[in-house]
Amino acid sequence: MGQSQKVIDEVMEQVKKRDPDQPEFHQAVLEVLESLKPVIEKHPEFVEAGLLSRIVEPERQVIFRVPWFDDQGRPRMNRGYRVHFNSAIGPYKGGLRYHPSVNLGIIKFLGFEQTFKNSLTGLPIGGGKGGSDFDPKGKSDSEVMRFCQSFMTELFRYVGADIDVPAGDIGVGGREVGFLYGQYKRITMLYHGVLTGKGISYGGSLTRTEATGYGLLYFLEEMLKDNGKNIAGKTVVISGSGNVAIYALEKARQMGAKVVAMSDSNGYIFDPEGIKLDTIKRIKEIERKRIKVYVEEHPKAQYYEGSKGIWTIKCDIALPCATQNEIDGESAKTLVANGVWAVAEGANMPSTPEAIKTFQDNGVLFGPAKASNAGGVATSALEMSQNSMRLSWTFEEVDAKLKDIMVNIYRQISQAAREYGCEGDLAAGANIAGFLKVANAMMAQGLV
Ligand SMILES: NC(=O)C1=CN([C@@H]2O[C@H](COP(=O)(O)OP(=O)(O)OC[C@H]3O[C@@H](n4cnc5c(N)ncnc54)[C@H](O)[C@@H]3O)[C@@H](O)[C@H]2O)C=CC1
Ligand SMILES: O=C(O)CCC(=O)C(=O)O
Repeated sequence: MGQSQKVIDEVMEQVKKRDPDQPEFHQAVLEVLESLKPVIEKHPEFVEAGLLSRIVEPERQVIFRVPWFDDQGRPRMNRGYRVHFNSAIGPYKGGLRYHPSVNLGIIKFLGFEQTFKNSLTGLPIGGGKGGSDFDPKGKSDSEVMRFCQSFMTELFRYVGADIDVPAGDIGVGGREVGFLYGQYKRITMLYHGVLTGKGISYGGSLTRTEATGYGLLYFLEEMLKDNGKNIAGKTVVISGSGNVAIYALEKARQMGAKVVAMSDSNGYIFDPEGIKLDTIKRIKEIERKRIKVYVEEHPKAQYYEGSKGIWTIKCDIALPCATQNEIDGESAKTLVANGVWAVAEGANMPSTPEAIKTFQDNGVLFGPAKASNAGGVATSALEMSQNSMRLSWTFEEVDAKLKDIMVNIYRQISQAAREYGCEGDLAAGANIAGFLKVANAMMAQGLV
């Protein structure tokens, strides 16, 4: 592997030199490149074509000013981003994140991951991501609307049903997608599938709301089945309490598991009797309150300040569904010491490299984000198909397709891991399988 290590070092050096201040992007790129060693050895043509240094560079990055008025009539300003990472296999596709931590490096890491995730779905979608450092927390609906309208007033130039199709991510859900879609339509007069995650009455797909969380559980079920285990009766911890976490909770309960802990960015709740889905949905989806109010209604549950403490709760299965790098090496060791035997990632890059190593060294079944959370974007692609056909499928039809896609992703990545000499390493399998499809398409398209 000496030659492949040299190639990786050279690419990494370029990446860091160009953008030294993007640690999350460096982390995501290094993780993929490290897994590609056997691919680089087997396919010297990729290196000769300079493909690795091209695949780590976005095709285009847009940064724009987003001015808006708050409810007091004061002018405010945020920064907007859209990164067109890779269009080798289809139009750019990926969510928009509104969170104060957003910067170009974070959007690039998400767009890079999205490229390979989208490839794994088997559907014709390229990779993109965008967002803003706008914080929707504590803002009124009118403020959020004015922000979304201003954001789209610039973004509309770079998106389109066959160009780039954004969707939700942290801080962007159905409300925001509705405001963004309304403004796109006012500006362009086009009624087409430029965004996914739309409301059902205006072109949204049934099951998209549930898709990432449900897909995560379908993936987990397949991974456990392949290892002679199952979910029923197991104790589960899910971090976060947003879109992904809530529908992971719903499906985990339907599969017979007991979910005992969930969190938000302030702290976590522990309910030994199992978290009540209806309460969480109401607090988070309707009232938009902090998770600590859960214990006011359920006195047997406890609330603890600090979100990281959730990983000290004893469980069989951990599903990180909040944000990047939320499980570090120390938390991973605690989880292992407490007997965790399966981890599947709902969030994007929630485990640090040290955490992943700890899980793998201790025989914990590990489902990597690119594969295990791909159900959301896969269902977005099904929404795009329905929009193009001007048809709507039933909940059951979409759910069945989602399940098939997740099972196929599991089989595809475990097969890739076997084929490239790292059997059982699903993180490597996901990187290899996701990469190969994009790389072959880029090779066929010339120096792009
Ligand atoms: N919405 C989707 O379809 C998809 C989302 N993802 C990823 O899943 C993760 C969650 O996204 P959504 O549920 O859509 O966002 P959301 O905005 O609906 O929920 C995010 C949740 O995470 C919590 N959170 C944020 N930082 C936290 C921290 N440091 N510790 C604990 N909790 C924290 C928030 O309080 C909130 O409950 C993100 O990593 C996102 O990129 C991945 C695939 C698809
Ligand atoms: O549905 C989509 O296009 C976006 C999903 C997403 O942002 C993700 O997979 O991380």
